Amino acid sequence: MLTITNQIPWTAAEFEAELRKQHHRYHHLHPFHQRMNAGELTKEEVQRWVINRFYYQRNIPLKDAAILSNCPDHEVRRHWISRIIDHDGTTEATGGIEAWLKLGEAVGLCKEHLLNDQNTLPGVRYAVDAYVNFCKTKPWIESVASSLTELFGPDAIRTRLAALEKHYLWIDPKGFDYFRTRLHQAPQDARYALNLVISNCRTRDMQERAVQALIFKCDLLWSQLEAIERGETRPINV
Ligand SMILES: O=C(O)c1cc(C(=O)O)c2c(n1)C(=O)C(=O)c1cc(C(=O)O)[nH]c1-2
Repeated sequence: MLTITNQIPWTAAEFEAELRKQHHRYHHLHPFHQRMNAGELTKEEVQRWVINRFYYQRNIPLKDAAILSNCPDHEVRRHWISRIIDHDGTTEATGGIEAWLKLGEAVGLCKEHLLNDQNTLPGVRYAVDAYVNFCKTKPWIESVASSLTELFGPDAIRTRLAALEKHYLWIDPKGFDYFRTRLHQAPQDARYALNLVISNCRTRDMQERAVQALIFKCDLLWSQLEAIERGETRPINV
């Protein structure tokens, strides 16, 4: 963990470089994603990933609403609110959550199965709930900084999409729309969030807190995959 200092602030370029330097912590390097990209996952493992990642997906609007509730700047709120709409949609059958449910169908899982939180692994629940709590309790700009994993997301999603199309021919390709949409949304979201963080974190202390928020988020994504890779270890309750 970095120690908070009262040193002189980084320049904008130095600060951005410190944030980008955290790339090596991102979940694209996790063995589960590496195996996914190499075409080595079984159908059960793909389904496990889709079920459990859904818990992350459905909590993203909640953490964005927490950021809104902590942010006193109406111009930022006016912009940030689009993230909730991206996931929740504006009408039935639109938005990222519905698109993920379609991915579920494409891998052979019904909507009810995904929507039932009982099917979420405890480690995934802990990791995702920690993210929502972080955004409820930390200063809004640190929560914005924690979203900067999206700087690293598009490359990972592009690689994943190509791997899913190439290696997992049993998946209905209609299910991949979620990833195509994110390839368009994530770079815009990341650019806006990066500019906000750079312009609002003016002291070295705030800059280092922003880097720590990003590390926290990388750890959450990593822990989530650790739990998914391990799978269910609880005894079956008969
Ligand atoms: O599939 C992925 O690898 C991945 C990663 C991330 C991320 O880096 O947090 C997000 C997403 N997907 C995603 O779909 C998404 O909507 C999203 C929102 C956020 C966020 O923190 O606000 N991250 C991510």
